[in-house]
Amino acid sequence: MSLNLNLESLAANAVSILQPRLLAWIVGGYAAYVLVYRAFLYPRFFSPLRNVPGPPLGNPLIGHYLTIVQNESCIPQREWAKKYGPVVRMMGVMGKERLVLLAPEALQQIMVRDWLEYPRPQFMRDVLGLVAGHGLLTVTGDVHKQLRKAMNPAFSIPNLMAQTDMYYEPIEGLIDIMKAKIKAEPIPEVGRIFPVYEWMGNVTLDIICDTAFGYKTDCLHHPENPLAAAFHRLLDLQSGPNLAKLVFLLAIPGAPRASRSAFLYRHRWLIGKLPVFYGLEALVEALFVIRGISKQMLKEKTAELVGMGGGAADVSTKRDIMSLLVRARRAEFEAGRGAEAMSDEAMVDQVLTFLAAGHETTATGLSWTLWLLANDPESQRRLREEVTPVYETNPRPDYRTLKSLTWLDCVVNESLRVLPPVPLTLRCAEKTDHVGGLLVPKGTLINIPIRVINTWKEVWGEDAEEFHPARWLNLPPAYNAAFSQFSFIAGPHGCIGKTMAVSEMKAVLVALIANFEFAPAYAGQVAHPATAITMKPEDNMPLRVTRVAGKAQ
Ligand code: HEM
Repeated sequence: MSLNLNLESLAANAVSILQPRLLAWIVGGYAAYVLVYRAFLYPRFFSPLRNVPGPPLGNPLIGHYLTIVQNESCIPQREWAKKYGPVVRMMGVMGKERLVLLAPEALQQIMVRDWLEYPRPQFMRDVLGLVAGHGLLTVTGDVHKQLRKAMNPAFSIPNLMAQTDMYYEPIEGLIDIMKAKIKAEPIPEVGRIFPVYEWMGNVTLDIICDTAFGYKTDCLHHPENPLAAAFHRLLDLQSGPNLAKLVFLLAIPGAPRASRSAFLYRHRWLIGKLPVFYGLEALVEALFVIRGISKQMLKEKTAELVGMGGGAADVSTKRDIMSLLVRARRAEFEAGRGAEAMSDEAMVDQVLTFLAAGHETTATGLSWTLWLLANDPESQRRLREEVTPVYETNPRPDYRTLKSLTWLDCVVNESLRVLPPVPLTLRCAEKTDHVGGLLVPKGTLINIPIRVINTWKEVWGEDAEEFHPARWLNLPPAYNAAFSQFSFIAGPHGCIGKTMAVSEMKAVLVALIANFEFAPAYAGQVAHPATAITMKPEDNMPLRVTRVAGKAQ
């Protein structure tokens, strides 16, 4: 008995001495594996991608991370593609390999044919889920197919045609405000400098809220409106370093869920106390406000539809995003599948997705178009010549009229090509696969550099990076309709709002160009595209705006 006890206590003592050592060995061994093998040896000597051309591998710990976040979006990838061709290997942190792909065949395989095997990587879904809700942008597979099917009617051509007229109330508000501000200047003839991105953000937010959710925000007249103010704060936080911080924080188990909790909102001051989290307190606050307003929109719409504010026929014919969501949920309940119906929280996520994806991208696209026109007076003059007679006949041109304006189409296509609002996206190989004859190991991150694809000299020629709307009148022989201008990508995850965005941009441009002339705010002004999810102008894009010559001041 006593021998047994001694043996047991001996064993217990041995384990308690060994355990910390064992743990230290395991942790040390794993760290050595990550640092020595994964970060250093594997990419240099063992990876099947080791012979893919690309820039020198750089620091094994951070790879090309600093080059990417410290430069303008996609510029390093563009330089590499010029030097090494349409397939480039670059390094992420800790030896994580990334492939940069431009060739149409590779894009077809990844984004269209085998899209289910190349989903958005988890960290990207976590970040998008946080800032734009867990909706179409984050789901994949069958859930994605189902949701997309439910949402498609909102973006059908007949629905968009019926919707176009709704763009004009905010647009007319914008024109009146700009006219009044110019008139109030000491010398109205020299115009006024407008932070163009801010105004484009207000008008597109008003448009999406009204068309998608039947909710009047009037951010144009009330920029202090809580929704507009929260979006401004959120967008101000968009930057490469902040994005990297978010990716890092959301990798902590449980963090994606915690980031949406009311508890975190109530204790956000705690985040503010830690310098490493700088900026995230404001993010949590802005997201909480946006979620709250989305909830309110949902509540009002449900009450309107269920309480028959509109009447049965109205309920079944309404095709705005919110009505479709409410109706899809009701159909699940009526079919006895209440358990599968979207929860309130999931519905709010969908609202958030369309709010975020549907307004800031379009605002960024409009701002860059005005910037490019401000720097190309001849294209601007030609556009004015085309749109003025249309605008003077009817200041609310319909969908077909907008579509029929040739030069306007060239300008919008060219602007979205040269300065795409979403400059880059990512995919992750879910299985080991061959892409263009290359063995791509499972887990490889694939970098789809939209801005580089759009300005690839092999397709667009030597002046590919320049703004020349006329090229759309005579497309180059290598042009591929699906893959040469990739601003909305292609395949099942392609932008659902593409036609709406283009039509909306055109409606805003017709009114702006018919009324105002745009020029750089000062000599030597250069563009400042942000390195973030969207390529918004970092400086709010100041431009000098004057009334069109001959119009009343
Ligand atoms: C100029 C404006 C726009 C641009 C450049 C743009 C671009 C894009 C791109 C590149 C994607 C793919 C992202 C990825 O897979 O990584 C995307 C997806 C998406 N966009 Fe847009 N977008 C614009 C406007 C809009 C508008 C107006 C809406 C809605 C009202 C919208 C809603 C969406 C949604 C819901 C998705 C996810 C689609 C899916 O995965 O099924 N976008 N957009």
